[in-house]
Amino acid sequence: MSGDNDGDVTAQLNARGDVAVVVPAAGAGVRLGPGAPKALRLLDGEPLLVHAVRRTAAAPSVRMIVVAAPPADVEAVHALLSPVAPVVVVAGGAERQDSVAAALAVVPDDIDIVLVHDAARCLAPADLFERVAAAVRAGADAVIPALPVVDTIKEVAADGRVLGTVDRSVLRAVQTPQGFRAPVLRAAHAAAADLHTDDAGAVEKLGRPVICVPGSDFALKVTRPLDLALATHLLTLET
Ligand SMILES: Nc1ccn([C@@H]2O[C@H](COP(=O)(O)OP(=O)(O)OP(=O)(O)O)[C@@H](O)[C@H]2O)c(=O)n1
Ligand SMILES: C[C@](O)(CO)[C@H](O)COP(=O)(O)O
Repeated sequence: MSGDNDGDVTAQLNARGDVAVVVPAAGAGVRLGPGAPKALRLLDGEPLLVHAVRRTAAAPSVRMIVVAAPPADVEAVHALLSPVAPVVVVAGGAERQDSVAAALAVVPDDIDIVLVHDAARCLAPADLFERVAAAVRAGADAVIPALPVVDTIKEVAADGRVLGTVDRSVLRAVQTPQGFRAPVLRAAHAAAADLHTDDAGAVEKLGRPVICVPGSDFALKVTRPLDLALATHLLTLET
């Protein structure tokens, strides 16, 4: 772990904030193609992770940020982020949920609201963090930002045969930051027997309610090379 003081997890951003944000940033970025770990690839001359942490730190509710970095890069990531915001950096794991669990483990028990945010959604705006946190503060166990699905969605067999058309009015594309009452997120991770692709999925398996709030086009996940081009353009549209 690397914090403002090694072993000290109180690296505080805004003492009046009531939210800790966990930022998994330890992925390889295989779908982006060969190169550095995805969170360290450049967008407009700065690593995706720097963009993500800058916007996270701009949300007034955020008291603490914990980043899960590739294990070999913990010290380098701490040095990279220190000029941007006070952060604690831990070693991530083999899967995204392992990285989230490693970061969650250092969030102090007196912080009641935890948001989990992908470094890859590096342009998610501060007001999205506030919207998600406000919904948790208002009483929800788990809150996810979501957008309507714009394409027609087909269910397809392994051989390519179309089995049917799904009613897209009930579908949503889900983003991060996802917000949780801290004990609920901890219980969901403790109970998770299988891999989950998002943290809300683990909460759903506990049988606890998850609610949606409107997402943001700026919270797109940089996954494939085209997404980097889209993110570069989105930067020019930020207000
Ligand atoms: N073992 C892992 C895998 C992913 N992540 C993080 O989880 C977020 C969402 O994951 P994704 O976009 O799928 O990133 P990668 O796993 O790096 O992408 P790919 O599957 O293309 O390798 C990213 O910020 C990524 O760094 C992580 O912290 N630890
Ligand atoms: C957490 C997430 O970003 C929500 O959409 C998504 O599930 C991550 O999925 P990935 O397959 O790890 O990119």
